[in-house]
Amino acid sequence: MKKNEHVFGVCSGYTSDGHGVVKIDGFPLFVKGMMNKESGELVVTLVKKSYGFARLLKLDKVNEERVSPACPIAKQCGGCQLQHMSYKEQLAFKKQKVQDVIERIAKLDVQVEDVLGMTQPDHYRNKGQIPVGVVKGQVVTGFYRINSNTIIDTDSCGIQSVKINAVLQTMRSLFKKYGNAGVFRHLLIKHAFVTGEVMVVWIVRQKKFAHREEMVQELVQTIPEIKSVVLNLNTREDNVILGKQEEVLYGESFITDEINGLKFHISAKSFYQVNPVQTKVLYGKALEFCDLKGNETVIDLYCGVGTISMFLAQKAGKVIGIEIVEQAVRDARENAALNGLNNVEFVCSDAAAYAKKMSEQGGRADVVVVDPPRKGCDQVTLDSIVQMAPERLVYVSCDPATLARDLRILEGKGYRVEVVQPVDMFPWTHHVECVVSMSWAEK
Ligand SMILES: C[S@@+](CC[C@H](N)C(=O)[O-])C[C@H]1O[C@@H](n2cnc3c(N)ncnc32)[C@H](O)[C@@H]1O
Repeated sequence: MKKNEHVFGVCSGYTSDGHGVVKIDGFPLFVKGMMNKESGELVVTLVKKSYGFARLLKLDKVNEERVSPACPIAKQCGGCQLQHMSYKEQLAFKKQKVQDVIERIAKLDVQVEDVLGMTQPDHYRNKGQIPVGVVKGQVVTGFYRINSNTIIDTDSCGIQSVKINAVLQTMRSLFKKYGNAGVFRHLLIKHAFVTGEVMVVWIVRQKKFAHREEMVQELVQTIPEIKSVVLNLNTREDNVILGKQEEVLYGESFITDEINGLKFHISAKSFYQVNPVQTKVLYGKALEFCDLKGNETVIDLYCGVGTISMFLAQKAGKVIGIEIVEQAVRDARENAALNGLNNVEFVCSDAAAYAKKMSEQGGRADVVVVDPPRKGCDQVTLDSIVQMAPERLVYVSCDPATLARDLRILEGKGYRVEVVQPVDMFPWTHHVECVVSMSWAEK
């Protein structure tokens, strides 16, 4: 097979990022935007040793779950990869994606549960991270073109909350009025769905600039739900969005949100789940899998601002949350006080270092919950958990591949995987969250 060759093929499944897979004489071609069971004409764009890429030219047979993308920039933007799929097909794809890694990487004979999806999968994000630029004298805000640093100019997004879009539109008109968009790198906008509070973080190249105070006043007058405007100075050369220095320009340094009656302070740098509707579903499953009776000691590794810890503290004897970001730990402690919970404590530490120390000191826990970043848990963390041998282990993950890798290790060391439950936290994208219940099977 050669580049630019035209071929006719039938799609037989999906890659983990939602591309169609077409096999030509057994050689897999990955085709963006092609759906399972569709057939059509393709042009080969890249040939590697064991796989290649092709572009869809013309569809001959169309999957009945194909839909027209609702977003006008769906093709250019790297954000949503599944805009051409019905929501039903997205959920089927995600279940299969998880099942594939459970069989191929974890090597487990476990039937993955149906994905818990949303009833209304639009405008679900409570956080917008929007680059700002000036091109030929014109303000541009929006999202990066796929695999590039070029901003596709837009003033709204179908997956972020309507309120976040309103803040973005107001900021654009202020940039146009005051002509100072060049100072800005990004806008970070957080929206607490239950309380309605909004935080706007201006990520800027310099602290002082013309019309700074007028802009703050006009912004908060236009959108009274804004309870916090924070200036974040970022002079770095790389792609890291937030700098170290912060200054509160209006209100507090945090906003408050609620999950199931529990209150949470969220500051600019703290991790907070981006889909609040599905967070309740996810945490509800984690709680169910912990199977708490009321007097257990629970360790919540990678606890962020302590959301899962506090969910569990309502039903456990004691919960210890471990988190590496100092600000998140401060928020978590405040959050525990805010909710009047005195059976939860937070430690600022690397999860591996804490788990290792605890296991070496003969520490015990009845239940351990882990919710690591995409790279999953490292070997030290897994070994230390096994050493402590909690009866129940609940693994929350936003990356099925690293989850499967870790499940294989844990199964090999005495844990039995009981349920793999995917939850759709990220409709229209290829991402899927999972919560897995495990029990200690042997010593
Ligand atoms: C996926 S988030 C989960 C947070 C929380 N469980 C929640 O649902 O909001 C992962 C968290 O792990 C933290 N983290 C990353 N690396 C860590 C490490 N080595 N040790 C402890 N925490 C870490 C991050 O700061 C982040 O808050």
